[in-house]
Formats: sequence, C-alpha cells, structure tokens
Amino acid sequence: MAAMEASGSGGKGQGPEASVPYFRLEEVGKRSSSKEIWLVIHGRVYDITRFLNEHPGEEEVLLEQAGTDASESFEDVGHSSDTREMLKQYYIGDVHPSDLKPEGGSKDPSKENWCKSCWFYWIFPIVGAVLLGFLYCYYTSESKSS
Ligand code: HEM
Repeated sequence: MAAMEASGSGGKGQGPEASVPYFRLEEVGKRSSSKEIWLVIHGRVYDITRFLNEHPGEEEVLLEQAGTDASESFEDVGHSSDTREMLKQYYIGDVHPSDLKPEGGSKDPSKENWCKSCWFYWIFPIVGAVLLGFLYCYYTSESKSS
C-alpha cells in the first residue's frame, strides 16, 4: 500500500476510536472494482467488498460510488441508524488529513458565502445608475421648462 500512512497500530476492523491507518484519496480511488471496493463516508474509509452483493440498494449504486467520497449519496438515500451502526464493521481507517475537505461541500466555504451574496455587489451599482439617470432626466427637463 504505497499511499497508506499508518497513524498507529494499523489494525483493521476496529472502531474509529482506536488508532487507525490513514489512506490517501488516491489510494481509495484504486479500490473501485467489484473485486475490491472502498468508499469514503464523512472522512472515514470503508472496505465494503464483502457487502457488495448484499446491499439492499443494489450493487450498481455502490460500484458507481466506488473509490470516491460517497458521503452525499449515502445521506441522500436517508440510510437508517441501523445501517450507520452497520458501517462500523467495514471501517478500515481515516482519510489522510491533507485530503480532507470541509464537510458540507467541496467548495471553499468563504467562496460559497461570497457567491450567495454576490448579487449584493452588482445590484447596488445598477440601481444607483438607474436612479442617477432619472435624476439627470428630471433636472434637465426642469431646467428646460423654466
Ligand atoms: C458502505 C456503505 C453502505 C452501506 C453499508 C449501505 C447499506 C444499506 C442498507 C442496510 C440499506 C437498507 C436499509 C436502509 O435503507 O438503511 C440500504 C439501502 C439503500 N442504499 Fe445503501 N448502503 C451503503 C451505501 C450506499 C450508497 C453510497 C448508495 C448510493 C446511492 C446507497 C444506496 C441505497 C439505496 C438506493 C437504498 C434503498 C433501497 C430500497 O429502499 O429499495 N447505499 N443501504
């Protein structure tokens, strides 16, 4: 496992609280066939190879997500709390801290906030220009009539 960095004992199948290995996303990405399938859910790496045929949501959906961060798809489906418990048995380690993105989106949150309020930056100059236009028309017509 070239891209794997051990953060502790490296024991597989233990809970997240135990010392666990870190995996680079590149490494996870390589495990994306029906022979071996790993997924990332909320920064944790799961080897779900043996679960593939048993998945009630069909194996195709897991194969589509193979080797990637499947957090969003996993949440979209609304998996039960029992399923979340079940995840623990497939847990093999954590995503390496350098590969972790902020939860809730791949974008830089500061950019997202900027985008949400970017209308704010161009609407005022436009409204201001229109108002100035009206004022200009108003005063020029006033001065012509007097
Ligand atoms: C390691 C990851 C996963 C495990 C252990 C798992 C497990 C399960 C289990 C036990 C169920 C039935 C009970 C429930 O809804 O909670 C289920 C349903 C389902 N799963 Fe997953 N799942 C995983 C990942 C995914 C992913 C990434 C998708 C992607 C879309 C997915 C799609 C579905 C769908 C569509 C159903 C509903 C099936 C139905 O109601 O007919 N699952 N999964």
